[in-house]
Amino acid sequence: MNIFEYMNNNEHEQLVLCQDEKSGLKAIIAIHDTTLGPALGGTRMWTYNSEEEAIEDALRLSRGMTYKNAAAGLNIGGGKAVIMGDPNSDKSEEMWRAYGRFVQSLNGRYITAQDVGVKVDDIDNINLETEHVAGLQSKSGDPSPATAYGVYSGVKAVAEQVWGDSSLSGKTVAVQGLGSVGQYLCGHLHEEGANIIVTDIYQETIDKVVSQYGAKAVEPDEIYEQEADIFAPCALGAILNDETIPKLKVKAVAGAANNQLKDEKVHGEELKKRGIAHAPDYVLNAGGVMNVSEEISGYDKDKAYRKIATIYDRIKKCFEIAKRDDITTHEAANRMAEERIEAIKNVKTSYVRY
Ligand SMILES: NC(=O)C1=CN([C@@H]2O[C@H](COP(=O)(O)OP(=O)(O)OC[C@H]3O[C@@H](n4cnc5c(N)ncnc54)[C@H](O)[C@@H]3O)[C@@H](O)[C@H]2O)C=CC1
Ligand SMILES: O=C(O)CCC(=O)C(=O)O
Repeated sequence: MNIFEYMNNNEHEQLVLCQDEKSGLKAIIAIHDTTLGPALGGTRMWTYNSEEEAIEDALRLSRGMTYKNAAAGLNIGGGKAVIMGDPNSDKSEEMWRAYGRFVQSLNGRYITAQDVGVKVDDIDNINLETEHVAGLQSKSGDPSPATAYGVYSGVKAVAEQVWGDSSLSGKTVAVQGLGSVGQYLCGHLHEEGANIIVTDIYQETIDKVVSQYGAKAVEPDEIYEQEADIFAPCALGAILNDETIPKLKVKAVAGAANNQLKDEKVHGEELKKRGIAHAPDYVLNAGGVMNVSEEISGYDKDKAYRKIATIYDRIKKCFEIAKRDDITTHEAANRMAEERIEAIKNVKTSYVRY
């Protein structure tokens, strides 16, 4: 991989390699774009097969955060970090503190938070060394309830788009993945009177949701072909692909999972061709980052949730742009993010800094 060429082609600003021999820390911080403000995005801890794979993941994820934050209307840019290691065995207080010092050295250009493999306790340890970290136990904590609330708001916008009524009462929603977000989402759907079909790879989790919400359980590979109104992917990426799309009987796809389209262009077009409304994932799942970013100015939960509720209008805007320009909703989301960054970039200031 030619790193500078990759960064140039994808318009990245900065890549920072951090290592601390004693604690075993090997971290990569990628800052994609700070036009809208300091770069914010979680840290992922993962057993990467190579340094190259880790660098590429950090660069790819940081660019995704620029789009997510811009489309969410936040005044923050896009960044992400990865730590090479096993989250089950390689964590220690000294590793998090060494990492926190590297984050601090960027002086606020990058604000970190949670991602895969990183828990609230780890965030609190990072906070021992830097103020540029969000998602603290004492403030916004676990982002999943906020993400689920945003997804729920967006699913209602999709219902309005498809059926002319945002009510989910009597609608059938097939939820794939009953992790942190999936379970909270089922709670909202149940409360509104939706029928829920669920799947997961863990029987214990399925049993819990079936008994709590009267959901119907199906095998993981059966979820695509359910006679439902909405399919809500809340587990893995790339699940909208050549094999799964032909099986879908739903009118809409709207769920929390990141990078749902295996190929953004090909599979976005395929859904459009079949008349299946797709809520762009990074617009729908921005509730977590909307919540956590509130910590930058203190933390006010009500204010954060009012912001998260705007996901309803943001999803509607994606459908409007898609219709206006005859493009997929995913392309519409990208356009919405790019247009905002470009517009803000061009705002002139009359303040002259000495
Ligand atoms: N937690 C958050 O605040 C945010 C999460 N997301 C995305 O939402 C999705 C869900 O996130 P979480 O609930 O936090 O993750 P999680 O790891 O808690 O839950 C994922 C669930 O999917 C299940 N699963 C895995 N493979 C499966 C399969 N083949 N079929 C059915 N179920 C399967 C797992 O057993 C697990 O219960 C992920 O794609 C994540 O990247 C996006 C933004 C924020
Ligand atoms: O939700 C968070 O805690 C961090 C935001 C983030 O990295 C994401 O939305 O992928």
